[in-house]
Amino acid sequence: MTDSSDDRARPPHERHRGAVTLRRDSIPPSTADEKLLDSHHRGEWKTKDAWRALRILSEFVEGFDTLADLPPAVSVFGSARSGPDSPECEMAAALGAALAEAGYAVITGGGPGVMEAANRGATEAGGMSVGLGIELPFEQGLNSWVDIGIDFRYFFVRKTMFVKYAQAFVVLPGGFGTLDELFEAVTLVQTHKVTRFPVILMGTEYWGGLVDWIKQRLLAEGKVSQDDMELIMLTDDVEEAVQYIVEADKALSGNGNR
Ligand SMILES: C/C(=C\CNc1ncnc2c1ncn2[C@@H]1O[C@H](COP(=O)(O)O)[C@@H](O)[C@H]1O)CO
Repeated sequence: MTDSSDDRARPPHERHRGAVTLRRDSIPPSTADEKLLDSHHRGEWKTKDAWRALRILSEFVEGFDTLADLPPAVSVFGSARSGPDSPECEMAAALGAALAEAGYAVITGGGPGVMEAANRGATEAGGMSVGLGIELPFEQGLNSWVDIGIDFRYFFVRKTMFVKYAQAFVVLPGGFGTLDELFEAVTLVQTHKVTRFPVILMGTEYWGGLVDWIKQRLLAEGKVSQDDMELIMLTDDVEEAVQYIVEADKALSGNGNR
């Protein structure tokens, strides 16, 4: 496919694979994650997976090296599809600002919607704004409020960074991606894979039904315990969320965890 000169004047659609930027005809139909995880690519297991392991390792090195000097941080999750004037984006911007004012860096997936609003809030309040992007067939690149950005090929490497460098998780309204991030965090805390840290759901109207269902079904049937229910805080109040993070952080660092 060739571009007209008009098309070339516009920023081209691009795909990021770690340090590599691909544009136009160089954008492949599949992502690195798809090739690694999809059993239809089993023909490549013998020839390619050992090399992929080195690429995966290099993503860990890049992430660890770039993020090691971050101040205490909070990972903020939420919909890639919310409009900038939506209530959740307004809440995310206020949250990003309040976290920055409390001295926390804000880490998001670096995408549009709620992620962008949280990055914007943090940047405008003079805080550090981090975006951990992921190669997706429909990605839009890192939002322009990200000050430190890393583009990952592999979802699981990126997820390690969200957990390792955060003192807390805050989850705003979102879809499957957001639910995945919420339940991964809660499971890690529940199974003591990470130090107990706050997992906060923001948006009582949005999340209330899910929390009720967890109580009425999972708790009632013994699939989770009352203690597990306490792993999640539900609020609409930005100040309350930040206060909860600050206090949990103090309690944990008092135990010699920092
Ligand atoms: C859907 C569109 C762009 C997608 N771009 C994304 N960039 C970065 N991170 C993303 C993206 N999409 C999902 N994520 C991650 O999942 C969470 C949001 O997913 P949801 O399904 O929208 O809830 C988010 O926290 C990211 O970490 C074009 O609009």
